Amino acid sequence: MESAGEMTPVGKNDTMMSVEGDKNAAISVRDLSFSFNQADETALKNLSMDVEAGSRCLLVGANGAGKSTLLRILAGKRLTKGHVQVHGRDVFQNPPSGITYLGTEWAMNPVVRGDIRVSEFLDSVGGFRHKERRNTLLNILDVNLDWRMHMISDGERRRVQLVMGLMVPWTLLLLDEVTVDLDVVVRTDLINFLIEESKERNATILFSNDLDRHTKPTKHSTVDGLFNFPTHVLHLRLGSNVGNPEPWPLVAHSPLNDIIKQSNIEASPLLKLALAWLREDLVYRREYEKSMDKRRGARDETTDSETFYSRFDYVSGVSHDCVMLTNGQWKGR
Ligand SMILES: Nc1ncnc2c1ncn2[C@@H]1O[C@H](COP(=O)(O)OP(=O)(O)OP(=O)(O)O)[C@@H](O)[C@H]1O
Repeated sequence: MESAGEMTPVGKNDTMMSVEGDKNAAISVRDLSFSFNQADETALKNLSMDVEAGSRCLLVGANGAGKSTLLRILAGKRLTKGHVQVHGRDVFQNPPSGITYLGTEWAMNPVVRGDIRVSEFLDSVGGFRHKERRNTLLNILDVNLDWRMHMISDGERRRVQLVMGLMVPWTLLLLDEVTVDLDVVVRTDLINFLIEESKERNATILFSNDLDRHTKPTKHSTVDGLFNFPTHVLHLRLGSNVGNPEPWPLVAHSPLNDIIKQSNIEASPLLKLALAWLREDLVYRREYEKSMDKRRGARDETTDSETFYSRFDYVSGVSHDCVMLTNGQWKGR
């Protein structure tokens, strides 16, 4: 394994990527670095990747690897410099339409916990324009239009969020751990819907799953529950990607097959690979922190005063131009 003390971008594979980015890729990122503020350790470091249109790419990385930060930057929710393109367009300067981001912070917003009926809530974000898709999703996610948003459980609120976010057709879907609290039946049906959607419309999905809550290798754990969902897996470590997205299932000559063969746990190949990567990352991170004498900052979205530029309405998922405080309050447009 590469020494953490060397401080090189982790496993970045420049030889396989053009410097200017792949214009035909759904997502093309080059040398992306991002810090929450100057005093902080960088959350993303020289990250470069191309994601093919129509792929469903699973981000695998330990806590703090940068998965959420990357997904938010791709959604234009965090302003940063660098080459970040979706369908050949800069996500900050010339943002393309059709990007949908769904993250866990949505459920914290007081607006989506207000006394409002689900039918009215969905109509307020354009549900009436997409009735057929909305009804399909209501059925898959088992959401009742008469529920009131202040009287439902967290899991039910998550399902309403998914109906809201998915009913408008997307070309790039960015999912940050939003399927983890769904029960197994709903998650399976949703995954099948997403597979069909991505195939029919050549739409791309980049998603992060909370592997860490499901490290026990049982057939019910989240990664196993993904069945054949990913077409690619991408390993993130300490804010950098380890190579480009790897086709999944692995091709016969992939060296990653050896990692899976060496695993002696009872689990699916995908979970075996994810666990091996995460264990390797743990060792790497310890070495890295020792070499850097890194002070760990508390991660607290609600107390830091940093502002970020967002084109994305917290509540509706619809693009807007606005500046938002990280405590969730609008500052202005
Ligand atoms: N609001 C913040 N202020 C300062 N640093 C932050 C903030 N949010 C995240 N970070 C730091 O950025 C890095 C990447 O965080 P990120 O949330 O993207 O990781 P992640 O892979 O999504 O982790 P997890 O699996 O725990 O959700 C971490 O080192 C984290 O401590």
